[in-house]
Amino acid sequence: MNFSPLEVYSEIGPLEKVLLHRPGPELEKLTPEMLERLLFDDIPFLRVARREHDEFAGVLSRSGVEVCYLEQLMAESLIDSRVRQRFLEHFLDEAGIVNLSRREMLLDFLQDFDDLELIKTLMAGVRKEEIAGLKNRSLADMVEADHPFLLEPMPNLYFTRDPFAVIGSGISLNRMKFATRNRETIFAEYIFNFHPDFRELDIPRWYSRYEESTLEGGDLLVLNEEVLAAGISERSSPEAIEKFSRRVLKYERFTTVLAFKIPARRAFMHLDTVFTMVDHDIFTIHAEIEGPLQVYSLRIAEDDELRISEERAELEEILKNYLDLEEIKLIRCADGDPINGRREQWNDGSNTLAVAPGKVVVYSRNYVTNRLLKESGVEVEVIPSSELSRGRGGPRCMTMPLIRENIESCR
Ligand SMILES: NC(=[NH2+])NCCC[C@H](N)C(=O)O
Repeated sequence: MNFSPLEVYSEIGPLEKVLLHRPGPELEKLTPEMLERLLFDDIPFLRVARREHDEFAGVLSRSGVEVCYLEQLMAESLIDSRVRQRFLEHFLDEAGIVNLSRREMLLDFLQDFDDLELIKTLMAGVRKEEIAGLKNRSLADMVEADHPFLLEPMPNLYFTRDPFAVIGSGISLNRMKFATRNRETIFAEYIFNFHPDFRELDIPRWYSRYEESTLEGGDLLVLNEEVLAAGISERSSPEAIEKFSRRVLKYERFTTVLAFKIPARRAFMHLDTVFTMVDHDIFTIHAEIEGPLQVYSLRIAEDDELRISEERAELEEILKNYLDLEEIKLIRCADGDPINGRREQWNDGSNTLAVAPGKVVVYSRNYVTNRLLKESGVEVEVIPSSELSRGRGGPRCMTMPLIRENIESCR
């Protein structure tokens, strides 16, 4: 039996290996009409977004983290022409390219690219005018004539946190809420099925992209070796969280999933936009969700059945109880101020990425919250944030940890 090379048993253990995506031309293909559907609020300036992202990757490398890139892993997963063809057909199916002659023209156009160029092209999207001789013959083509893309761009790829999530030694390969992000999960499917680093290994799957109910990585947190947190949110449904919990609790050493019901609003799309872990006993939180917060615990009982109960205590008490801590500290986004707090939460002020216990990466623009973190003794690595933040995601959203050092053992 070959063991899984993945290992994430906390949110804060020293980060060893992480998956990123450097923003690419997909961002420059956004137009105002497409923003809402493609889940953006503005069009980032690509050159600056890349510079900011490179600084982010630099901070991670200097902290001793091995950084790998999605397009690279995906290209390395196209191990032979059969896999490449199968992947392409799959991708075009899900992109809705059903018209046979268009499909052939597109396949023809893509065939000359090497594997890495192919992946980058699919990520960036393909405009109709790139395909020589493309004509609008069918009724559908004519009706869609004004739409410039044959393949739409995938601007959310730099939020590697969401399409799949490493939990323990396995992955949750997610079913996304919105169509534009579901194509992102095809990459994860091929990486874990075919990449030479993974294909021979037994990597457990806690969820599948073919499920009906939706679950996204921003809603999954590993609080410690025993306790997970899940957000019941705009993106992740209670049905999905229950299914996920049944699997992960049976086959991993985790004993409990704490499900947090947060308001289904764009600003709070995932749990990690309002709640992240900074140290063993320090968390960020956005004050607006504290009042309405309902928390449920899911555990496997002795009869092997899942037991679900509503927790009645305040969040602090629940966390102290389940994490076995005497005290915990909640750092409110901009101290709960009704203006600063909302502005900084909107720009991911409570979306911190821990690279080690008590050491987090944050966006420069959230200076009120960042000051509070420092005042609590947290080490803060500040990265520039003018453009990256326009996609509505922060340092945690932009990373998928593959390996974190285990901290429970060295505590
Ligand atoms: N883990 C996160 N909070 N991810 C943020 C993703 C933002 C992205 N534009 C979306 O709406 O899907």
